Amino acid sequence: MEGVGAASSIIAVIELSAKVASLCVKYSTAVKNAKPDIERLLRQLKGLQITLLGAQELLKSPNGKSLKTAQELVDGLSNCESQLKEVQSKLDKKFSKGQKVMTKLGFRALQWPFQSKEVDSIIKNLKRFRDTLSMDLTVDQKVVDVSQMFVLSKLPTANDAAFDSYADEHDARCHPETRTELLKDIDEWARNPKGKGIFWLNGMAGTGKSTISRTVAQSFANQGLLGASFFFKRGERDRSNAALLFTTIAAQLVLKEPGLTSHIRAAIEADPSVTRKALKEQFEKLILKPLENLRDRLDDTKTIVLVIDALDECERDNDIRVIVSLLSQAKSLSSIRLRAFLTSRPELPVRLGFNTIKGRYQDLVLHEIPNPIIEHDIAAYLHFELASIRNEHNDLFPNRRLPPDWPGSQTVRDLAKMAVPLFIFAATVCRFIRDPAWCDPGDRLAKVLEYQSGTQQSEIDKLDATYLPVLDRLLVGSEASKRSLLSEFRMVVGPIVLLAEPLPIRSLARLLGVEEKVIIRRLEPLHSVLSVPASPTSPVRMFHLSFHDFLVDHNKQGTNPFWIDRGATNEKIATRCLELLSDHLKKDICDLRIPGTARADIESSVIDSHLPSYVRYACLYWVHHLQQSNTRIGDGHQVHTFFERHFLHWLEALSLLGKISDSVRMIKNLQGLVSPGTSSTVSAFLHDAARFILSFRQIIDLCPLQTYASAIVFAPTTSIIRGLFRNCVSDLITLLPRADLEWDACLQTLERDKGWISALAFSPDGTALATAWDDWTVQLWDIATGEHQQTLQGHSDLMTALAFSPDGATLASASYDKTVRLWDIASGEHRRTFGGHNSTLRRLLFLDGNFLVADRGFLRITHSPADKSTDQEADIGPLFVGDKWIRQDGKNLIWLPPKFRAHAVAVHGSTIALGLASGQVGFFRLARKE
Ligand SMILES: Nc1ncnc2c1ncn2[C@@H]1O[C@H](COP(=O)(O)OP(=O)(O)OP(=O)(O)O)[C@@H](O)[C@H]1O
Repeated sequence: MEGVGAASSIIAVIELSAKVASLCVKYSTAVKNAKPDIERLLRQLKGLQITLLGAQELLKSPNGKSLKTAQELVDGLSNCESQLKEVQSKLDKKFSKGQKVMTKLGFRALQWPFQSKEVDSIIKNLKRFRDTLSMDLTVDQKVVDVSQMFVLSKLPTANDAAFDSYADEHDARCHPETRTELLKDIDEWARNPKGKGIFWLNGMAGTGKSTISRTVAQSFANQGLLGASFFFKRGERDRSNAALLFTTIAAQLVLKEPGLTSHIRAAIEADPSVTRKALKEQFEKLILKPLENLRDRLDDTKTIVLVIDALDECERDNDIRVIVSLLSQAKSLSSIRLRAFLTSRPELPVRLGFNTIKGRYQDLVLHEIPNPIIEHDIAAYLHFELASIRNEHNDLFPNRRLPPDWPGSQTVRDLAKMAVPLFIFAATVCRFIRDPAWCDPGDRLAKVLEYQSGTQQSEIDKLDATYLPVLDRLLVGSEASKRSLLSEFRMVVGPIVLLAEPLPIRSLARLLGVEEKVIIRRLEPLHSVLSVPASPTSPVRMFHLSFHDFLVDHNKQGTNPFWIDRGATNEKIATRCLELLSDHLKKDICDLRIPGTARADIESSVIDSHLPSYVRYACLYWVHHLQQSNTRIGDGHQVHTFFERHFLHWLEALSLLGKISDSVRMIKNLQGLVSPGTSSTVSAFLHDAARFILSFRQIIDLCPLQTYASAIVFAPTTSIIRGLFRNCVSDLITLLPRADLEWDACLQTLERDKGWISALAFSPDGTALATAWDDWTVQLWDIATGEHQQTLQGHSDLMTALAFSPDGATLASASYDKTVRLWDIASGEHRRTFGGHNSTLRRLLFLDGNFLVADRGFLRITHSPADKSTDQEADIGPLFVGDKWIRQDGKNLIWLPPKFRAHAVAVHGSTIALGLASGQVGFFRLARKE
């Protein structure tokens, strides 16, 4: 067999290195029992001198000697194999995560050495070894796997975002007698070669969209059509925003279409930071282009469907608009038919997004389906569920059997009527009636029916009817016991519905400073609205977000006894987070000791054990909760005192968690909370903190303990942080070098390999910078993080001026190519081109959104932003001065003789001032047109 064995030998070498590394780490941390075995093994391995580097070298220059070494290597490996297994099994018994760690290290080893060029040469070399080595895998297959592993390891993915994730395994699919027509329509849309690129299922909260999405995704997966699925979910870190949307989709696509691997890999190698770039860049480079490049490998009728659920739960409104706009481009692919199935509530940002792609999508409004159809579906579901509740009850309590026709078709109809159009009502009612924490199913059903109040219930009333039957039951006993129950409810359930990501009971108890048993007791009667896993280490989740909406609705403040004060609860969580961090954080929390230890070399189990999930949560989200509480920070505030003692510890912890770049935004957000007047010290601290992070973020990210070495050592001598934390400097440094006196004027440096800048502009809020380069491109930078966001391409000459619109949504660029272009910042799309002027414009300024003022006149920009018109004379505003002509409404009006040709022009209303070479200023005033 071609190449048999050789590839597996290199894999074996690498895995073995990983195993050695893993053993070393384990050896140094905890393993006492296996010590003699490990030492024996290490001696043996050292004797073989197997290093990753050595193996690589070996493969780079095959000759007689290296062949011999390779043979020795393989012999050595097989000798070690059995002992490794023996030791490993001992370790695995001690460490349930042992296998996981190994895989991770193996992965890391694989990521590190290879670029695709190298993979090619490795294949070549491996083939030359094939006669010498014999194991049972083909070269090509294994290398493809390696490549795929490389790509997968480089694409950050959102946990549990796919429709079939373990976490959401028990989430509902459509009951077979429901949504039949709708599901058929969706199937037909996906299969229709002339169908629109996007299907938008729009429906209000709880109408059943996510259930349909899951059913649709499952059905496409069964038919081999599903490319990827992503379920947004508010309150779940990775799934509540779009940062990992396209990388997660790309990772799923690689598994579905292995042919994409090399194209995605090439994109990552060309720009390793592409996975953190603006959505447009990620989508184009990681999805659109790789799919386009599949052209040669696929038959042209292939359909791939993406299912994206709950777009409204994606945090940034602009992102929603961009996602919709990008997905609408999928139709342009010639290699395959890419279809996107999207669902959302009918919220404004989503509607605005779809407004910009009119005619390019098919939609269906779920709550506008005629009531009888919805009622029929909900009744079918209720009928089925209630029958199964009856049977379960009768099996459990043969002496208290419910009649065989319970609850009767009229009751089912009444319930269905109460529910329309909310499936969530029916689902919660069934969970409530089934919940054994309550007395009899018949009583529970009667309780629900008490809330039946007329037919004209609003959506909000329906939420009351959904949740009050469950909650009202808690309010029993004396007034005092009701009060104590409500306060316990707010203390426990309030945080659960407001957390930025769900936590297990054990972590909740630590975070809230409440005993585990109190939480368990409080959640006991809430199993029909909260998913409470039996294990205290699995997260507690809401069954449905509408429970949150119901509890925090400020219109219910006086009427809903369970109402949760969002601001006060967030403030309490923030306070607890800071208390917890103050108790927990300290210098070198993972006991690494060596200041240069790279984060990448720290075993994740070590980080997990020193930064358990509640500490991790507190590190990442205390600022979020503070912001949500609208608290103001002044001198001496808890934040101030926390920072004065723990600022560096917090940075170290963030670095260990791989989240140091979040600190930039968190400090900025805190600066926004500072109350004017009483906060000069905390303001100065936060300013210093921002400078400190911007200057040292990169090294702290790589080596967490450099926080107390390089960062403190090289911070300027007047830095507040340097002053406060001077004693924390690593013991290894006994004399500090002379540092600058103050932070220098350079906040940070935005780097690009080559080229020079011909124009630049800040966005009005100062968060972005646009730079025009000599390769005729514009680059957009995120000022807070210093990261390059996206590149705008289109001009055919150097640019002379850039300007942002007042709302920061549009960028205008003027160029020697005699055009002005307008760009949509969020999507990076080119919107319009203004031509028709013969002169080069050197200054641009937006005026009230309708006009762009140039140094030679106005450009009218009132047309629909979706228009992609080019070189339209009519785009020139009412008055414009070209090189030789004064133009009005895009038409030549007055020819200017040479001595009246202006160097500078000012236009105000109908008056024009021409700055002439003679030094004189010539004025024109044109009569107003009627
Ligand atoms: N066709 C169906 N068959 C069975 N159960 C359903 C069906 N549709 C919805 N449900 C039940 O109703 C609950 C709420 O539906 P779902 O979560 O799909 O609503 P949604 O429209 O996505 O809500 P939101 O906009 O708030 O996310 C589901 O958890 C499920 O239990």
